[in-house]
Amino acid sequence: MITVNDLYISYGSNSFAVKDVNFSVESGNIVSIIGPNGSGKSSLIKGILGLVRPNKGSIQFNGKEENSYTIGYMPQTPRFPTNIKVKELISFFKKLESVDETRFDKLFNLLDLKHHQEKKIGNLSGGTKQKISILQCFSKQKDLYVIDEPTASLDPYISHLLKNLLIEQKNQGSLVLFSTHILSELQELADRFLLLSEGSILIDDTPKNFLEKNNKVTMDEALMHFWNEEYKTKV
Ligand SMILES: Nc1ncnc2c1ncn2[C@@H]1O[C@H](COP(=O)(O)OP(=O)(O)OP(=O)(O)O)[C@@H](O)[C@H]1O
Repeated sequence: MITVNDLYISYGSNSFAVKDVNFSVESGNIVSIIGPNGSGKSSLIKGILGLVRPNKGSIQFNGKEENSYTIGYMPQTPRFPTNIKVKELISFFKKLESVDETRFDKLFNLLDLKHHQEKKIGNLSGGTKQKISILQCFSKQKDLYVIDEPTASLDPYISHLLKNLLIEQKNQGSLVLFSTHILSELQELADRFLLLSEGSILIDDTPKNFLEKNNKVTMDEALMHFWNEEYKTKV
């Protein structure tokens, strides 16, 4: 279970990128973080990953602070060294952490990375770099997966593969957090979602409840209805 308690993150100005964020989620769930541009999704993710230090508040996983649980992270844009070959980067990953070899080989084949092995990372397409990021992230079971806009640069086949991986990890008891702007993806995958607005959680609900409350079939329609009818009239 992840517990985020009274979290505030600022980058030094007077305003907060994340403010008064509280939530807890049991493992074995997929949670989607959504919100307009600049609403604080990436900052919250960076806080959870320990990449930025909160000004206030705490993040615990099963009651323990960071560094006591394993995290698989897929950034929106992977930043790998550009001047080395794919096979060199992959062997570096293998040395860095003891990967599950069976799982690794299966993923390596599914991602069709064999014919890219001799290429330099700097010469790969964005989608192929994302495939390497998938291999790195999922070749060993982790407690928590944090995925920033997972399918943004992926073709439909790899996108489908990644979604299945997220469901597989959830079914094996891991917790999956992913940010997205694609609401159909949220509806397809998420057990719960957090809508951020100006750094705070505006909605914390299940897609099913939210659709019922707004009397809509798709999350796109429900969210537009919420913004137009419910929220904007109150501000
Ligand atoms: N490194 C930084 N230095 C200063 N301000 C930052 C930094 N990163 C983010 N911010 C500010 O924090 C706020 C939240 O930004 P953040 O990137 O977390 O939002 P987001 O919801 O992920 O946006 P997007 O959907 O556009 O990726 C914004 O006002 C942004 O300008």
